[in-house]
Amino acid sequence: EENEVKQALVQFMQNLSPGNATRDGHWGWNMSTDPCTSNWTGVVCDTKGFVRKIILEKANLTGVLDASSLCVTKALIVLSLENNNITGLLSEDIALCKHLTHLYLSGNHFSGDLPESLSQLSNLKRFDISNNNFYGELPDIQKISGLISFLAQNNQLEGQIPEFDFSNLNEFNVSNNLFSGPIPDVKGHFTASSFSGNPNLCGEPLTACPPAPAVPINPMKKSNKPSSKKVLIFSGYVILGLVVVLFLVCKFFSRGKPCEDKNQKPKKKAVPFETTSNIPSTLSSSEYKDGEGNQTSEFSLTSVESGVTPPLVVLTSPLLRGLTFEQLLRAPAELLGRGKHGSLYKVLLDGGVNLVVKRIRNCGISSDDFKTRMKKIDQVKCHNLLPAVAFYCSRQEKLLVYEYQPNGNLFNLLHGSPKSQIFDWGSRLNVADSIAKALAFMHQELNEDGIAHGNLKSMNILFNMAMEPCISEYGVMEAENHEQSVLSPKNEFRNGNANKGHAYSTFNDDVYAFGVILLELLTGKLVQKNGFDLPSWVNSVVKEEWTVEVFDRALISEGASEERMVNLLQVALKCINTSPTDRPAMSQVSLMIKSIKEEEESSITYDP
Ligand SMILES: Nc1ncnc2c1ncn2[C@@H]1O[C@H](COP(=O)(O)OP(=O)(O)OP(=O)(O)O)[C@@H](O)[C@H]1O
Repeated sequence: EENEVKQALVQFMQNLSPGNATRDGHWGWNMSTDPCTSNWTGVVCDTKGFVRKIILEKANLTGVLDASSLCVTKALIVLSLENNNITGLLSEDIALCKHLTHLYLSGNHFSGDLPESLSQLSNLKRFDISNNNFYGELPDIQKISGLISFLAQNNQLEGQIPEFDFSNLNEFNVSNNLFSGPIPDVKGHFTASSFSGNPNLCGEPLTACPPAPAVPINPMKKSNKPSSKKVLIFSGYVILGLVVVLFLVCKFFSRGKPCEDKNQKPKKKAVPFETTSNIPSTLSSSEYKDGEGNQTSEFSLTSVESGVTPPLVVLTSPLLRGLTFEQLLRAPAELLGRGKHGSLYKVLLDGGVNLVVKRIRNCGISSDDFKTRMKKIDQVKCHNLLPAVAFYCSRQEKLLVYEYQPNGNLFNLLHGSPKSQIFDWGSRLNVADSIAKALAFMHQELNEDGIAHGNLKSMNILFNMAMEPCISEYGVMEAENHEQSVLSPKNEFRNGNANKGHAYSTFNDDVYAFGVILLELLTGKLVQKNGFDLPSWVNSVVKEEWTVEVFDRALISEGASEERMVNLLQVALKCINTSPTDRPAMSQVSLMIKSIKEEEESSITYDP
């Protein structure tokens, strides 16, 4: 049987990579070596010698996907062929790989209809076919109950969007296709960006659908699905499509408006870059005093890199599609802050879109790793994580671009003066719960890649338009504290991809940092000030059994439950355990906080 699997895999590769004779000796994928013991490139096996994962991203694969050969490997759970030049169809035979949980095919030239048999992949959790040329209607993939990610943006898929279980999905994107008709109820889980770029699509979170006209027409639709479920494409949708596009354009151009503060000065013009420094720099800022005497900065980003500069990589935002590095450089910008890891600028694009550009200094990550990390992180998004919308990476410069978040950060909410908003116990618990959930999710999804946050702190928890907390700057920094960077047992099992062998920040460090954020939420105190160190102080007070002394006075006077505050404190203390390996995993932390939150909620419901 082993031989049969090997033969099938060799056949699979022959179809996928006709030119593989030119690969070097480490490539494997031939009959004279073994996929597991000879470590064929991209093949990950389990201890019993079964092929479990095939990860061949950016491997210059040019042929077609021979699913019937591939699926002879019955135990396969992960197939990733992202960013190659694979053409042709995804065949019905893919359903023979019935244990598949992760199927990543984005960034290829697949075309044709998606096979109906996809719905038989009942173990599928993540499915990414974005950036291909698939067309036709979606098969009944929404029936797969464990699906948590469905990414199909930038294809030519059409028909109605089926009723996915949106509350179960962490990510969903069908933007830039040809879908039509009303969007099913997404229960507030996804925004317009998941649906935009489909001119005939309507309803929440896009614009409302028009009343159905009397005579339905269906100009170009082929279909083999029950008519009750059919989308009727009305001629009205053509007009609606234009309205939707217009609306999106207007929304796009007015998006920055709510972010502009009331005292906003007239729009600044970018000053041309001038540098007197000998040190090559691609950002320059000139500081000046505004009318009120406040120090502020105006600058333009510009590049002194000679020769061809690499392109700006736009990741998630269809709104930024086509944005170039040069446009970003030319846009007027304002310095928001200079941190340990670089400077941060607010950039105003033509049309009013506000972005934030972080120019990273000394992140300790090579350019290649940086690119790989950014792309990996982009594939794993979740609700309370602020995704980078673009990045730029050359030998001299690393820039990360985020959408501007108008509602400040957790640090300012807790420690800003004067305290502008009441930050009560319930809200603090919600923040802790949301951040723990998001971090646990990211850790789980990026476990094999060993990508932790690396710089988690209350300043990096931003509040979005809906005042929901979002983790920013995930995965950008190398570990600071190498003493804490001993690889955790889990980390040692990274798949053979980008990060192997690097002492990156570990998941344990993030758990510690999260524990410190919990302490800030509970005590309202700064982490460090004039020699004061919050974790040491809390530990010493708790040791003396003056536990209640640690809590923020505002929480005590509000009448917050002491029992639940102590419970949360216990979670925090576990997280800041000085022994990294004794800290709980974020998934455990998240469960503990969830149960405290549930107790809190039931007390509100049932207490008189
Ligand atoms: N996307 C964003 N939208 C709005 N404000 C932001 C955004 N990202 C960061 N900020 C805010 O800009 C300020 C400066 O951020 P920056 O990341 O440079 O600071 P820092 O975290 O102290 O730096 P470092 O991580 O380099 O130590 C902070 O107040 C931060 O909350």
